[in-house]
Amino acid sequence: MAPQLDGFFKQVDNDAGHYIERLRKAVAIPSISAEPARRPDVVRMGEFLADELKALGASVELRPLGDQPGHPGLELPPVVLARYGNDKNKRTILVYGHYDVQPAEKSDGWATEPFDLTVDDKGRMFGRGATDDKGPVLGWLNAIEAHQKAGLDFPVNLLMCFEGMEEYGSEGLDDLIVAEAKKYFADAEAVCISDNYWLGTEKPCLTYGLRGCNYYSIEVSGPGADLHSGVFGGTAQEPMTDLTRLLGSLVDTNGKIQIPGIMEQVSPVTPEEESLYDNISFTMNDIHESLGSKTTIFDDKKSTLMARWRFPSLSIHGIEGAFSAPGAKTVIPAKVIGKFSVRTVPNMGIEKTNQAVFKYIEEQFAKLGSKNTMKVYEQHSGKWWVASPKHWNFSAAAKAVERVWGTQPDFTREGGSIPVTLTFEQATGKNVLLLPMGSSTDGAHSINEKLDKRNYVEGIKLLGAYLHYVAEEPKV
Ligand SMILES: NCC(=O)N[C@@H](Cc1c[nH]cn1)C(=O)O
Ligand SMILES: [Zn+2]
Ligand SMILES: [Zn+2]
Repeated sequence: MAPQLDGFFKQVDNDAGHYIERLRKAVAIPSISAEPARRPDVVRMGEFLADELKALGASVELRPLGDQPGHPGLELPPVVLARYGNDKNKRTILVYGHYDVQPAEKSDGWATEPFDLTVDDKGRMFGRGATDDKGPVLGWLNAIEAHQKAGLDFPVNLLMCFEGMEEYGSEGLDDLIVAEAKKYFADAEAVCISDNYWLGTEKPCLTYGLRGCNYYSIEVSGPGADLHSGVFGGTAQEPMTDLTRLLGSLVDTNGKIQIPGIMEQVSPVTPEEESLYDNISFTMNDIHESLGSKTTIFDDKKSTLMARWRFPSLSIHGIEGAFSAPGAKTVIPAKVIGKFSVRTVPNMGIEKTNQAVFKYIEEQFAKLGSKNTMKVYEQHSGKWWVASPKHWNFSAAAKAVERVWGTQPDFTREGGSIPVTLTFEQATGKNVLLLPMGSSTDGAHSINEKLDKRNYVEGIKLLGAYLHYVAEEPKV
């Protein structure tokens, strides 16, 4: 089966160094979507991808998305749309990825410069975006190039959609997907996204579910300017005191969400689902290793996987305007903005969750009896997604995993969010598969994010092999 794969794999092994250099160039572009000042870098990253794709012979368009909502004059980065191959006798697969990254500063605690790809003696490639999601996005380009160099026919027509705002809730992309579903994406017979991770470090997986994410801000203001705590402490009501009390009321130490109306929306666990967790190759050691400590809420595998996949969680992310530098500054901040998010699951609704959150926080603030002003609002939201893995798209990927990794994949859900997954499914009406490249210890969004060289190189083979097995799936 898939007889061309040996030649393709050989070429990938041969060009591994070149692929690492391509990743080095991509990581060097600090394409941080959350920081408006970095927007030119995000755009530069989109252009870099477009140029690489054009050099490979793909037809490429940079689609503008207009201004970022709430930021007049700040243009959203373009969506890179590309097509490689247009053969009516071949299947057409649509792949999606993102070229933006989370913020990163060396001073956050990185051991190396975050935008300088650094490969250590264990083959770990450290750099912001290495695993999320520049490595996997380049994986598709590398797979095309390896076919060309090895003189092999590319097995499918490949449609590509790479965006630059995923880490900020994929602003603007939903509308484009809906508008292009019957145009640019019309030929797509299935969708594949490589933007998540294995559960551990050894066993590959295919993923059929994601949590959604509702992201909120609570703004508390009072004084006209920052104050001296010696002069004003004890005389002025302090925004930071109110905000920390509000944030402290949202969730307890064991992750129990305190907001009424959230857990009530969660679909009950079925007996069929109960048995799913036993067969998943995952141990508490895996999570302790990726967490870098043993501070898990639960001590058993099933509760831990359920907490990650099928129950909501609430995380507090930070406070804008608060003193956060080292040292001891005796300031009373005049205005502070607390940031938190709720990961959502079936059958939670975005609006229903918003209403529960707003009501609770307004009630808690009223109880404080503060003269300060409080505002709570949603920054962005993305929907949860759960699909059936019983589709040829998943069967082809499972064959590719067996061929590349010599083992059958686990079928998993994921705690993170890729907001447009459901949009792709609903707008195109096609099956969506999540095919991860990286592993659980990659530290996406964290300091010292990395992608193992082994996962990158074998991951390029995996993406290519998947396309070969897709091509062998009979058309019905
Ligand atoms: N690799 C996917 C990922 O990291 N997604 C982000 C997307 C996001 C941002 N805000 C809401 N969703 C995630 O945090 O899950
Ligand atoms: Zn990602
Ligand atoms: Zn991410």
